[in-house]
Amino acid sequence: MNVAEAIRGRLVVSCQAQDPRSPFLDTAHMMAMATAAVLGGAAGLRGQGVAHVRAMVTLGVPVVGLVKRNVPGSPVYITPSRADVDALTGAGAQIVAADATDRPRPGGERLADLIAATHAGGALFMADVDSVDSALAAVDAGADLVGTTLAGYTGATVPDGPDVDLVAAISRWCPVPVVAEGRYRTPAQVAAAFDGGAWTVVVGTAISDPVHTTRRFASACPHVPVESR
Ligand SMILES: CC(=O)N[C@H](C=O)[C@@H](O)[C@H](O)[C@H](O)COP(=O)(O)O
Repeated sequence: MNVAEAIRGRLVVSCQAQDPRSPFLDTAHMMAMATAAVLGGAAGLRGQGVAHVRAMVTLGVPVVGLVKRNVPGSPVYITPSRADVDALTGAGAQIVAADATDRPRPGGERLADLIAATHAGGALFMADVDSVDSALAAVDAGADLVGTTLAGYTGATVPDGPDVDLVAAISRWCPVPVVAEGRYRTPAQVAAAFDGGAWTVVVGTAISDPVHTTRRFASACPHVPVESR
């Protein structure tokens, strides 16, 4: 079965340590999380960083790899360069995810360059987009999958819920699999994304980030710890 087919109609769990103090930055600890996700029914994983991706591919499900890296002077932080793409395909990522918004990439590299490097490394390219326009541009540039990963993260404020309408709109116009990703917190939201035409749904922090989950509950208490605000 090809990689895209293996995740069709199924859940992908993004296992990333978002807090710089998280114990899950440690690869062995993140592997426990990823293993639990696969046991629970994840048909694929999304992992951040070359070491985590290299470990996750041993679990036998497709891995969407990315590198988060801040480059001074650029808003693009998800797999910003070809060198990051090469490192991810070298680590065995079957799918490479990168920012495919219309924001300028550091070093002037073009989206098409990253896609070509991904294909040269034997992987599929997932375009992390924020709009129908950026999705269409990514498909024109050769993207194999389009994800709503960055919807809500390129404007002034971040909405509470997922952008299911964008999933439906991209599904209507784009001839490639559409990945619903970003702020999916409940099974009902996941089902709504599939109803809207999603090929797969990626759930991250709601499943795999105990720091984030604890903060959500702690912030509902009368005495909110400073770290949870
Ligand atoms: C915007 C951005 O940088 N998104 C990142 C992309 O890899 C991750 O921080 C998210 O956790 C991931 O997209 C899954 O989303 P959620 O954790 O909301 O289920």
